[in-house]
Amino acid sequence: MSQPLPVPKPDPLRALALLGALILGGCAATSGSLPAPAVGSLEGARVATPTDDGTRQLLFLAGPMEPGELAALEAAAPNVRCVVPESEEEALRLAPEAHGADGRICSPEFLTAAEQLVWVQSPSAGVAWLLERHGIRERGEIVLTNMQGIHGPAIAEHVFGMLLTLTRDIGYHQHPDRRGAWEREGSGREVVALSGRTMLVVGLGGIGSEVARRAHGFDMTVLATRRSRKERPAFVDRVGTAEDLEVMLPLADVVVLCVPLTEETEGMIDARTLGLMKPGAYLVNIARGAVVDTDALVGALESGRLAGACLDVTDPEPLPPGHVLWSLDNVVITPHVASRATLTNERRATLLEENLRRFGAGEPLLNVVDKAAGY
Ligand SMILES: NC(=O)c1ccc[n+]([C@@H]2O[C@H](COP(=O)([O-])OP(=O)(O)OC[C@H]3O[C@@H](n4cnc5c(N)ncnc54)[C@H](O)[C@@H]3O)[C@@H](O)[C@H]2O)c1
Ligand SMILES: O=C(O)[C@H](O)CO
Repeated sequence: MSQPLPVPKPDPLRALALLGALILGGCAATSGSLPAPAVGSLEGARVATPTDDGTRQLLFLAGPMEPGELAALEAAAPNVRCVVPESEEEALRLAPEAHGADGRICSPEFLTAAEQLVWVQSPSAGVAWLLERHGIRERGEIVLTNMQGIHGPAIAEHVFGMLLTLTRDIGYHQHPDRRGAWEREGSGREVVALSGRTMLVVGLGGIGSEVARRAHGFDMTVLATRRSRKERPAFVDRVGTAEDLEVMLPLADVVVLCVPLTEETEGMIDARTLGLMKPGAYLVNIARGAVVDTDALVGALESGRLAGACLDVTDPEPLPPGHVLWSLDNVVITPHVASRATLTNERRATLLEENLRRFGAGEPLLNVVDKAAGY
């Protein structure tokens, strides 16, 4: 089973406001005024409930949570009994009766025994780890939903936090060796103003849009790619598809990777695509480590071809002590924590409650994963 996520503590009023944003912002207009941040997407929404009258008693096996949170879940869907299994054995025992389950419970053994299972809610946005598990991709009756978009605001702030650490030389001045030294020379690296520069957001989804919105606020020119053609948001100057990556890479001073890890994106940034980037550009990866070829990245950082990299995710992960990336002073690393925030927990809890309500009522679920596309 994967590691547990932080337990959310929902505030009912705030949850209501977030849910309002969901309905208003989930399919928000993408041009004109800037849309409010959304929680949950109606794109590809699909019913998972084995009955459409909302009366049948269903069983959902939830991930770790506080008793109060469990009660809130059950209140959202009176016809759904929610149980937090205390062990893998208990999960296996309940598997034949389960209609829905948190992805953390879905071991291959559980999935084999869970013959009535029609809904798996991933606790994460990335679902590569779940799609690989026995049966989820192949079993057409199982609707897989994820936490797509939930982490957007926190991660977007984290992207700029990491980036400014390098571009403003803040990391250098904060180093413990320099505490107490009024040393204005700094690292000697160029100190950069983002204003007027160009950012390329690769993967203009839930997270990428929040990054792009903030880049626009920094007076940057914003380019973006995404997998499908859709209307261009007002805060993006130019949006293309995956095929446009190579045309856009040479134009960007900062490239931010916000794509899911799929067959198409694994190794997307390698020696060749790094070679297309502007000399002196910055690379930010908050997506998944395997989207980038680590050896090629190290080469580009050591040679000075890239000015720096900001990595919340790495390949391998965890990044072992002594790995060369730790030794490069033009690299900022955080250990896969970019999404941490009370707000993220609230948004996660809101999405889960809303999906549980929809499950019980026989309504289409939010954030349905396209299993063929892998996200
Ligand atoms: N660092 C973290 O803690 C953290 C937290 C959450 C999510 N993530 C990662 O970020 C990913 C994105 O999350 P999200 O919530 O924004 O998901 P999302 O589904 O809202 O967005 C994904 C975007 O990527 C685009 N995309 C897919 N394939 C592409 C390709 N080949 N080229 C260009 N664009 C492509 C899609 O069109 C979509 O716009 C997750 O899959 C996960 O791997 C990391
Ligand atoms: O994908 C996500 O939600 C985060 O990276 C946590 O796994």
